[in-house]
Amino acid sequence: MERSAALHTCHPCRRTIPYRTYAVIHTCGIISLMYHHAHSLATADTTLMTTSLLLISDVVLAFMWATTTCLRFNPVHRTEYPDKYVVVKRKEDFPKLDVFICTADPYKEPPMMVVNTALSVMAYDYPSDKISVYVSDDGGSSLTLFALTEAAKFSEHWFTFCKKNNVEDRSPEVYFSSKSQYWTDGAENLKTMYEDMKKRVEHVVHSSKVDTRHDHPTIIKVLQNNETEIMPNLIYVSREKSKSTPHHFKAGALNTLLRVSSVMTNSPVVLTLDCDMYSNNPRTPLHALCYLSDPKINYRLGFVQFPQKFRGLNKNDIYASELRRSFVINMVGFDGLMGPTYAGTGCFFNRRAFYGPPTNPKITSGLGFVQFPQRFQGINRNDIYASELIHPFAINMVGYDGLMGPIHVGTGCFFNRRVFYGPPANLILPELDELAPTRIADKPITAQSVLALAHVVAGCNYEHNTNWGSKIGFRYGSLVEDYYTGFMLHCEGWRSVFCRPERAAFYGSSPRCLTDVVWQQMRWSIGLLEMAFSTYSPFIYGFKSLGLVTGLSYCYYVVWPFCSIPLTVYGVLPQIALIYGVRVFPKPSDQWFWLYIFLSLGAYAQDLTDFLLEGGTCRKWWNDQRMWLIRGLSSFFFGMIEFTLKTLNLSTPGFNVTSKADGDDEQKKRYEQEIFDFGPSSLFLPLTIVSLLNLFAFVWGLYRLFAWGEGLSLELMLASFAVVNSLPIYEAMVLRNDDGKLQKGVCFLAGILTFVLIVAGYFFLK
Ligand SMILES: O=c1ccn([C@@H]2O[C@H](COP(=O)(O)OP(=O)(O)O[C@H]3O[C@H](CO)[C@@H](O)[C@H](O)[C@H]3O)[C@@H](O)[C@H]2O)c(=O)[nH]1
Ligand SMILES: [Mn+2]
Repeated sequence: MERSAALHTCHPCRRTIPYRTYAVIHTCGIISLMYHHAHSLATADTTLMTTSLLLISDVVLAFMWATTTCLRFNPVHRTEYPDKYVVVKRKEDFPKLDVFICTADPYKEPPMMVVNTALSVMAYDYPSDKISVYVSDDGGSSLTLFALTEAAKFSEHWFTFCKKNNVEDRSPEVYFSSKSQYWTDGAENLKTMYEDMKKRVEHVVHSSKVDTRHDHPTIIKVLQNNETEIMPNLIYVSREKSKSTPHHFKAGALNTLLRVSSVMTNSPVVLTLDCDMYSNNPRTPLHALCYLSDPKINYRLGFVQFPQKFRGLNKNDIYASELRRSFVINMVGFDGLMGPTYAGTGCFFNRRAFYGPPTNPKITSGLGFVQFPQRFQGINRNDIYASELIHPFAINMVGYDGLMGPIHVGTGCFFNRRVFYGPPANLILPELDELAPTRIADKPITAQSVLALAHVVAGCNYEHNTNWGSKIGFRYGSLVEDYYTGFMLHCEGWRSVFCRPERAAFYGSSPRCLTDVVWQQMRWSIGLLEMAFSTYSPFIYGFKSLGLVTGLSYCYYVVWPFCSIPLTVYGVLPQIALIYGVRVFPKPSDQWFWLYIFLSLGAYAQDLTDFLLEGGTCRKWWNDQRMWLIRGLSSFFFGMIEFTLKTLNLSTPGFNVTSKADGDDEQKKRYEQEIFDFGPSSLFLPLTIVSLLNLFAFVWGLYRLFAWGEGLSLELMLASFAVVNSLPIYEAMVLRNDDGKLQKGVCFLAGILTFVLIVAGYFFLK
């Protein structure tokens, strides 16, 4: 117990107390604001419509604030000590590890990227024969298979080299493109070998025009196998696809891997990775095991999540692709509650977590049997042969009874028939015994029977009428399968841990142009809305299962799409009012004016503090807050529309894989120079309208301020804030001439619609 306690420690953050104090003050502010709205509704000094819109917006904003406050309730930082793990555990006792890598499209996800990710984890500082890497290819592409076959040939040279020279960068691409002074013996030779392989693979990718297939049988290929030599297993899996059967995108792919790996290796620890997330730290599994092997917590520890980090972002991260709030700040907040959310990649699972709620060893619900004592007739007076067996049949029974209950003695026992069919509650057994999480997989993975069964469980109709996707495995029903699955595990009682080794565990890639960012986040918002309106909505089911604080924290993401409501209202209404000289906010002489100032400055300042305390910079924060405004008026806005269409059966949004391939040189250059890359997309229409409207209102407001000497108003302050944020948009409309500028058609249409909006506002406000 003591030794395991030393494997990891947890410290509350110092900001907790000041944050809680501030939360009380801010809450009072919000209550007063609500009172103010209620009062104006009753006295109707502005139009009813205006006040209601502002009230709805403020309710959404207040709710969002409440969710972030829960995430600030008990933030913690953890440290783990992998060196101690290596000392206390013998190498033979390290658990086996199954790694799942997902890929879906050889053009958006270049096969060489998949190869590097696979090689980087196969080369972990971990007993090689205990690692099995499963690559799921939803594209069913021969290109990916070819690339992995090449990788298998190269792998042995690569591992020997890494282990001999203690190389830290175990993705060959990263290592060979790093500075030459780190290079050691044999590096040049190996580099030539790597470059040859890369050329072969890329040549095949460029010269063939194979489409990704949506209709094909299961393909499972064991590309490398640890029975022949001490090497990690490498297995290529492309599940069966048929156009008439739903395949549930990534969640479906992961469930197939869960089953195939169950049949083949059934390791107790499972690592899930997206194909772009290569390992940057060879000791990562040891960090995860510091938690997963601790008997004090592991019976209910579902997963250990590592942060998502990205390589090659521009200096100030103009698209806020780091997602520092989601991937760091909030994770630290969740970690002090039930644990971080599952982020879809970079996560070590306890395989048992996919099969129903945890079983607490101390409380076994359900009585299995009632044992009566064994008594004997006709024993002589002093029982010379001690046939009464007082110790086993009486004294010890009383002792056992105070623990888990008496042992079964073969006779005089009443059973609950249910006990003969598996453990009391919780563990949900799958339909095949071979898939049970506790089974020991002891047959060679190349055995005919093993491969045959693996093909069966990868079939597209296999899941029909089973618990897969509902009670077992990754959950179906939302495009954010990661967030949804993590949520369901937490509701079942599983915990998780956020693990941040000093040397980043993984690096991935992130979208490089605004259109891709917007598409990605639109998929997320549709997924979040699917959750919000499902049976297991965090709004209702979450509170019931997780309690108020964790439940509210989970709502943080689910309200994302809804924030397009306040953004639209605050981006349009006060500005039109400013143009017509109507007040929607209190005057500076009014006490309520200061309440608005306090609440907005307070919320922004706290957001900035969070950012700085978790390693961000002011410039990055500024870009991050700007992205909120952009998302609200693009991704979230259209996400809401798309979801509504889906609900009405007018559209079927799918999982549009984010491109991880490099753009053209011009685009790369713009990204490096931090110039916004809008590109030809009409998704930016609402955004452009709002920026134009704000510019117009701002100029008009300034004119009134100076020409007519009107006082400074909240409306004018709001418009100027929007104008400063919109500078790159104005630039992209008029000053630029490259491919990343805003389309002429969009600008023109936006101009017309802005005019219509202003005219319509006249009838609305006057
Ligand atoms: O039908 C599919 C679609 C996608 N993928 C894989 O899923 C992963 C994630 O897809 P990506 O396009 O990179 O999505 P992102 O938006 O970048 O990913 C974030 O959001 C997803 C949920 O929307 C999570 O699954 C991811 O882990 C998380 O990083 C990739 O490896 C894909 O190959 C599949 O295997 N099958
Ligand atoms: Mn991704």
